[in-house]
Amino acid sequence: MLVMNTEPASKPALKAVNDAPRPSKEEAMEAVRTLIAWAGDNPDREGLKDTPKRVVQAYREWFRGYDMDPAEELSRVFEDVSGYDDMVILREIDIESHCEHHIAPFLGKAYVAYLPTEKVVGISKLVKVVEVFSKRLQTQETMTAQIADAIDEALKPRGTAIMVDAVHQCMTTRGVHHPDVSTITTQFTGEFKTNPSLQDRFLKLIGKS
Ligand SMILES: Nc1nc2c(ncn2[C@@H]2O[C@H](COP(=O)(O)OP(=O)(O)OP(=O)(O)O)[C@@H](O)[C@H]2O)c(=O)[nH]1
Ligand SMILES: [Zn+2]
Repeated sequence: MLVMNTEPASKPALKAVNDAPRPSKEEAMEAVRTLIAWAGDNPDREGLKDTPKRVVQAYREWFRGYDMDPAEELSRVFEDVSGYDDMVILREIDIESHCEHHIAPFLGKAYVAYLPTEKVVGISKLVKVVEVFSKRLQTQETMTAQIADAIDEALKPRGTAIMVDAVHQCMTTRGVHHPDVSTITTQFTGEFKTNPSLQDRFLKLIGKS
């Protein structure tokens, strides 16, 4: 039977990404009106009247990671795993993120593995950690490293392996216009970093070798 730490660690302080106060919703909607005018349209016409309201609401969804704390998501652990010490892998976690260079979506899959020591975490919490960082503005490289860091920090595993495979709309719908290019990033820590055969097993188990 799994024994669960019923008392999650007290809520850690959110690491502020930006200390400046947020603009008001009205200011954000005004900025959207400016962008509509910049695109060449009339923000006052009927079809666009409610668009600023919808866009600022969509921003709350797309960037909800700023209001989430990865340490909190990973704070509840299970300590009795009957000696299980092999890798735990989550495959094909959907990524819907935005690049910090163009605020354009990048879409793909994340693969997350760690080698537990004496504690494991609820598997849905690993999906949450991916969500925290994907729902912020960053590069794919930063996001990949941040996911690994958060797991290392919270679980102190023997190692972590992350792969992200994503298509960037800033490359498909504009710029170089290459719809079939996907970008793969990996981050290995601990035993995954020092042991290439563990990397190989990870890649094989996620179907990428
Ligand atoms: N390394 C990295 N680059 C990214 C990511 N998302 C977008 N980019 C790139 O960021 C770069 C920004 O380049 P800039 O020359 O400053 O901007 P740009 O003129 O809009 O570039 P183009 O996209 O080439 O038109 C581009 O090469 C993008 O492909 C990411 O997650 N990681
Ligand atoms: Zn981009």
